[in-house]
Amino acid sequence: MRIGVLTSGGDCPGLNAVIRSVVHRGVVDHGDEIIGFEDGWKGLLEGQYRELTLDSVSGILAQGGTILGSTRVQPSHLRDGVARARDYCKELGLDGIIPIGGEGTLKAARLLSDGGLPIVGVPKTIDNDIACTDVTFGFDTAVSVATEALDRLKTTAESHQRVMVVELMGRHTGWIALHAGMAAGAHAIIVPERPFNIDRVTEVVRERFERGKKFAIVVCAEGAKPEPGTMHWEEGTVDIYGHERFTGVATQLSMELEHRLGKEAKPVILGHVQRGGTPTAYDRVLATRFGWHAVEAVHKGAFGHITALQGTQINLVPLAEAVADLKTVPAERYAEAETVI
Ligand SMILES: Nc1ncnc2c1ncn2[C@@H]1O[C@H](COP(=O)(O)OP(=O)(O)OP(=O)(O)O)[C@@H](O)[C@H]1O
Ligand SMILES: O=P(O)(O)OC[C@H]1O[C@](O)(CO)[C@@H](O)[C@@H]1O
Ligand SMILES: [Mg+2]
Repeated sequence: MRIGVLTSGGDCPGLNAVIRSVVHRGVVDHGDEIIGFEDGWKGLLEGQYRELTLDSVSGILAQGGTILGSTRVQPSHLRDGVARARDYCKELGLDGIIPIGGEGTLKAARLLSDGGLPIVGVPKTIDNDIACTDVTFGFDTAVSVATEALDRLKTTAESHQRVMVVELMGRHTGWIALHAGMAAGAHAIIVPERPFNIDRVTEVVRERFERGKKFAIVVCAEGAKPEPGTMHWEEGTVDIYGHERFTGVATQLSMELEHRLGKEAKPVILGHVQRGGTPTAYDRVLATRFGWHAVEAVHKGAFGHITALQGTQINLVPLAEAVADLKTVPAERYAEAETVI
């Protein structure tokens, strides 16, 4: 068979492990030819691809980023390109296409699948917000990086008796903030799913200093917002891909806390460092398993599905189900964290 693979959306540790696994399973076990489209959907729409051999994926298992590159494409451009992509896929003699991406990529994958392309998706994202899979690869790495950063910030915060307001990634959901905040013993965790009450955050920090503690760590996901009308808040605009441009929750929150508490409060925005570098062992294994199962799905003709971790099994879930809802932090998971903060 001839199979195309591409990576789309924000990059994430483990993408190269999937690509390597697809090539190994395809070439070694099935005698397939694998091609890699460059820069996500753009490569498929504009005909940029290269053959992927065992040599070309040698040594990439532990490499962060993606050897294929990734770009965002305006959804309207993609919608207009379905027929062209289908013709191109036929011209290339492709029996399957494996897009690796987040919820946006999987929506695009559904569109192309409904348009007749042979698609098997692989979910990726450090945000861990794809509903049908217990976890996405990249998340474990991002949480490890964020936890280490929080551990380090604690020591310098204590030396200077400061409040550190640490902004972690998480556009719609607060999984990274929740897990890293729990792992590092943060004193407040703020997630997009629950608009925060500035009075309550102030009280938590004030009470901690009154108990004689010398510092406080407030963790917030980048998409978190205050309860409407409770504090001055700059709203962001929307970029050409439909993503909100954030105005900096850590900056706004730290200014407000400093003003209310009379204590130094510093914003720390961890940003893309959470997405860079080598994947953890957990993410390498999950990514490798997803790649293996995606190739099997193509061979079975199970198009219009994605690979998903459910318990310890990798199952196939229909694309329609995969993009129906985002996996948000449920109240009971937040309650578990609240007890220890
Ligand atoms: N609703 C949609 N319909 C069609 N195509 C879409 C849609 N949403 C996104 N896409 C396409 O998928 C690409 C990737 O989407 P997006 O930028 O949201 O990243 P993602 O795959 O969700 O990954 P992440 O959000 O984790 O970075 C977009 O650039 C666009 O081409
Ligand atoms: O790399 P970009 O385009 O700034 O995207 C950042 C977004 O991508 C993610 O890292 C993954 O979805 C989000 O956490 C973050 O909001
Ligand atoms: Mg997205």
